[in-house]
Amino acid sequence: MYIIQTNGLCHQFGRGDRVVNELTLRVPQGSIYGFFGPNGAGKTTTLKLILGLIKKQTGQIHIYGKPLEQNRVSILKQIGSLIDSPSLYGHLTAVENLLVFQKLYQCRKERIDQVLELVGLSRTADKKVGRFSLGMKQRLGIAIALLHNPSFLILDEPTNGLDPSGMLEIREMLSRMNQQHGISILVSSHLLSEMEKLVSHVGIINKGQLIYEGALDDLMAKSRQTSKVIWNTSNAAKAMETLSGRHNAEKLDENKLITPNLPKSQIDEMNRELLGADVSVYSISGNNKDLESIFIDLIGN
Ligand SMILES: Nc1ncnc2c1ncn2[C@@H]1O[C@H](COP(=O)(O)OP(=O)(O)OP(=O)(O)O)[C@@H](O)[C@H]1O
Repeated sequence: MYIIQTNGLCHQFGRGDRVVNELTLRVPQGSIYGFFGPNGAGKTTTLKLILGLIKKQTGQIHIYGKPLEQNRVSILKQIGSLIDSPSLYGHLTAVENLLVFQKLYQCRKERIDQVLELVGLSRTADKKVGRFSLGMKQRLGIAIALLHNPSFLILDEPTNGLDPSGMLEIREMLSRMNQQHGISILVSSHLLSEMEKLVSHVGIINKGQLIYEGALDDLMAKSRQTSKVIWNTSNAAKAMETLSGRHNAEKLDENKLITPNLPKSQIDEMNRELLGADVSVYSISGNNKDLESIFIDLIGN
């Protein structure tokens, strides 16, 4: 079951080029879906289209199986969102800020304590927001987005500008919401090393086009298939002679060989052969790529 399905979604501002171009997204229910792309790739425009904040030009958007255009009000009741920085009143406390939005959204007052707990701000509920750190403001913005008890959260670059501990707090909070409260999350970012630790699914967009979508584990597994193993030995020439063309080994320099990512049994066999031929093996290391390197390979620069 997908929460969001778009088909052939396109958008252009004025007479400019398409900034969203034939975009077909599938966001699975229960997932934390990382929507990644370089600056200007079209992430914010896509999220605004999904939320109906800018008018759709071409293509279809289905949310919870229903077309957005005909069901906008009922669909948006199930979605919480934070696009851009949250609009907060600095002279009011966190609770007072939440009271403003609670009245506006006409939701239950008890939700205020619940959302403060959810974002980890219960202890600073009575502090003036003007004295909050950027990370705390961001969390309060997410608390406001959660007031009406949505089952799906859309966040645009929620860790932008945060220091490493602020990023960790947001990451842990989102993970808790997903795991313990069953909230699905669509989160855009260009901080891939941070997001790699959080997301279950990824969509990678470049110049308005989707260039990869799927489970993070599948993407990492695909990448491992093309990864290599580096052998640091006492004598690469002798090692090559011993292997006599097997295991697709290639000499890198005086000491190092490189092979494809072999099964463990073959690594063990090759290691024993080398030791048997009096070639010492000092280290065997993989060059598995992280999400950031895979992303750079995919977008091509
Ligand atoms: N209101 C607008 N009018 C004209 N062009 C716009 C408007 N909003 C965005 N753009 C352009 O559309 C393109 C995509 O912008 P968008 O903000 O969707 O990208 P993004 O992937 O979110 O980038 P970033 O990570 O920098 O926020 C950019 O070239 C941007 O300059």
